[in-house]
Amino acid sequence: MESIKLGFIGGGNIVQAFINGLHRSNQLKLTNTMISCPNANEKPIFKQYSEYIQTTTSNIDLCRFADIVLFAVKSKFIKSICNELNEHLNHDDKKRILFVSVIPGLKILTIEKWLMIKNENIVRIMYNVAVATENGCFCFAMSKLNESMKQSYENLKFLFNAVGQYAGNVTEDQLDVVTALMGSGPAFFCLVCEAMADGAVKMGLPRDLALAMTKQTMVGCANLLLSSKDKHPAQLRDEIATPGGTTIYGLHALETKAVRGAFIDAISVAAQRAQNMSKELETFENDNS
Ligand SMILES: NC(=O)C1=CN([C@@H]2O[C@H](COP(=O)(O)OP(=O)(O)OC[C@H]3O[C@@H](n4cnc5c(N)ncnc54)[C@H](OP(=O)(O)O)[C@@H]3O)[C@@H](O)[C@H]2O)C=CC1
Ligand SMILES: O=C(O)[C@@H]1CCC=N1
Repeated sequence: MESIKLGFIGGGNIVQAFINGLHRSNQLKLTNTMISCPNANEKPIFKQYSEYIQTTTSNIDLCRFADIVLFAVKSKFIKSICNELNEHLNHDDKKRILFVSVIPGLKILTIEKWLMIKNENIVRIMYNVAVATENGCFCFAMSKLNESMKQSYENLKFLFNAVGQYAGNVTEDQLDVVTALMGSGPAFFCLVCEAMADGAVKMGLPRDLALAMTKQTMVGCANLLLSSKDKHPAQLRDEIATPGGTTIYGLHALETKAVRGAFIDAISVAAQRAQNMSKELETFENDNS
């Protein structure tokens, strides 16, 4: 099998998570990967996998090399990157590439306009940092792809399947919600993890023990919920809360602080932020401002 020519514009957290996951799942070797970003040549992780990964500071060289190009930069940089690509690449250069974006709020229509290409060469993806340990989750939003893009799309899906669960394809509007829930989600769980461990520390448990147990409890609970797909979380919660016992006291404390309301708000404001980012990008005129 020919290696998959994969390119990343941006080499930060979300790209590194994917690279680590691919390596862990033994699939990095199926790729011939190139990463482009200002400090690409200095990053130890890419040196570590230099057998499969080349680095460059030229987004143009990367596009000349790769069949799949994934945009993973902060949204404020993407317009100037598209301008740069337009300056140096002709229509045929761009036509052979499957452009993929993980940038929240960056609509297919906006990429089409900025890159002067058709939507049949563009896929939006959302995934999360848990791909680093092969426990990620991913989904796509896209229009009908050009026939010539199908192999690249299958290759992309194959690689992501190695590091996460495919959650299906969604509309671009739904992708804003997905970004909040699954893209940002690990950060919300981290906050819960930290706060629960702090509670245990407050009650006298050593911090390392408190954190280790909180993490393992999160994993254990997630596995239980995943192992019985039909089980609603409320059912498991009820099984844990013995009448008059410790859990119901804790749950009551959470209800008095409106924690459920706070989480509902967190997901909705994060999704609204993604929607607003779309509007900002659509009217974005100043490069890198
Ligand atoms: N972090 C996450 O969990 C998730 C992030 N995302 C999205 O992915 C994108 C990247 O996020 P993340 O990896 O966390 O961000 P980071 O800040 O960690 O990485 C951004 C990368 O962009 C590079 N960069 C900046 N300017 C350019 C340029 N002109 N050309 C090429 N590369 C450039 C930076 O280079 P250098 O390192 O050299 O400075 C850096 O490697 C964002 O849009 C984010 O919203 C989506 C889902 C989850
Ligand atoms: O915070 C952000 O905007 C990105 C998208 C999802 C996770 N991180």
